Amino acid sequence: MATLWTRGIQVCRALPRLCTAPSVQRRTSVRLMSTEKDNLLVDVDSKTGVATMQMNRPPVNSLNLEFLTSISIALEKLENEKCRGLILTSDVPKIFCAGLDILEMYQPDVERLQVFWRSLQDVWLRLYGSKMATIAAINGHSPAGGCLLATCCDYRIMAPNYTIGLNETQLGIVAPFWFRDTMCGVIGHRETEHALTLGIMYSTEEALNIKLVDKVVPQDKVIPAAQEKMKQYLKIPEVARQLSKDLMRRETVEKLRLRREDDVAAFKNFAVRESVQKSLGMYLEMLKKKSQQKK
Ligand SMILES: CC/C=C\C/C=C\C/C=C\C=C\CC(=O)SCCNC(=O)CCNC(=O)[C@H](O)C(C)(C)COP(=O)(O)OP(=O)(O)OC[C@H]1O[C@@H](n2cnc3c(N)ncnc32)[C@H](O)[C@@H]1OP(=O)(O)O
Repeated sequence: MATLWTRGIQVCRALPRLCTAPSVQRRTSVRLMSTEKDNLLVDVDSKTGVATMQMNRPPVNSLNLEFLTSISIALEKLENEKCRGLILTSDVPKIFCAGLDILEMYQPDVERLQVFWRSLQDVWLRLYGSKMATIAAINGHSPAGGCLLATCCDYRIMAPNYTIGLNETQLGIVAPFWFRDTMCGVIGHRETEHALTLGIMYSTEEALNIKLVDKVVPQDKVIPAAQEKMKQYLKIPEVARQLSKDLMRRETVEKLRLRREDDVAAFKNFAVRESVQKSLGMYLEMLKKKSQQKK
């Protein structure tokens, strides 16, 4: 094992300048540290060039601005370091990623809301458009933005008894076109339309049936299975693999690149609607009640 140590990524609250560039040192093992404790753990195997990125923002790895910024910076660094593969997984038991932090969208500061959305776009552009071979090792629930992260990857391996899907309509919000395009690329137009309009959360087994995930293995085998699959990707001549991926994804990537600011404006205008705020408030209330009932 070897490689990057990135320390001291500072995420400033002051907008719009969010981050200072993280410093990188070569070491024998890797840990990319984020601002809010160690919420992103990245190990790079120097022999294979494969990075394992573990999301670690308890309780549910929800994606707030700072966390998205950490992920985006880490992806940029891995790409710059010419890592060949990335395994994206979670260090939080039973949760891969709960999607966007709803608190970022509920009663928002409008300026921060827009920076938040741009940071999500950044993560998507970097992950979906990555030159690396990417595998999602889905070791927990994966709603909405969690499903987006997984579907950005080249291959998905999931443990049984969890759920995955784009459930936005259940919150009274709408998955934007690039979420749709990402899912369409995995399961096709008809199944995506069905999934999006109903906000379906699929069980692992259902997800396998519609090919939203490629493989199901027991919980403790998810990461080993991802490592094994990664070997297959790494055997392919690098340039041929990368260009083939680019051929499949470039138009979708360019579509967002060209429309970024329109997309930010659409998101902001949609999110601040009274009806949307009401729906988000009710959804948060429902989550809180459910969580309290467990305690
Ligand atoms: C016209 C169109 C133009 C533009 C586009 C417009 C709009 C697009 C907008 C947005 C797209 C958004 C995508 C998203 O990602 S929205 C987020 C959706 N996520 C969810 O619905 C997940 C909700 N959570 C769950 O289902 C569960 O928490 C779970 C299955 C992930 C885990 O269940 P557990 O039983 O293990 O844990 P809980 O007790 O439920 O939760 C613990 C704790 O965490 C809080 N929480 C959960 N999820 C979130 C979240 N996503 N954001 C913030 N907080 C979350 C939960 O309330 C509990 O908190 P407390 O313990 O009560 O404090």
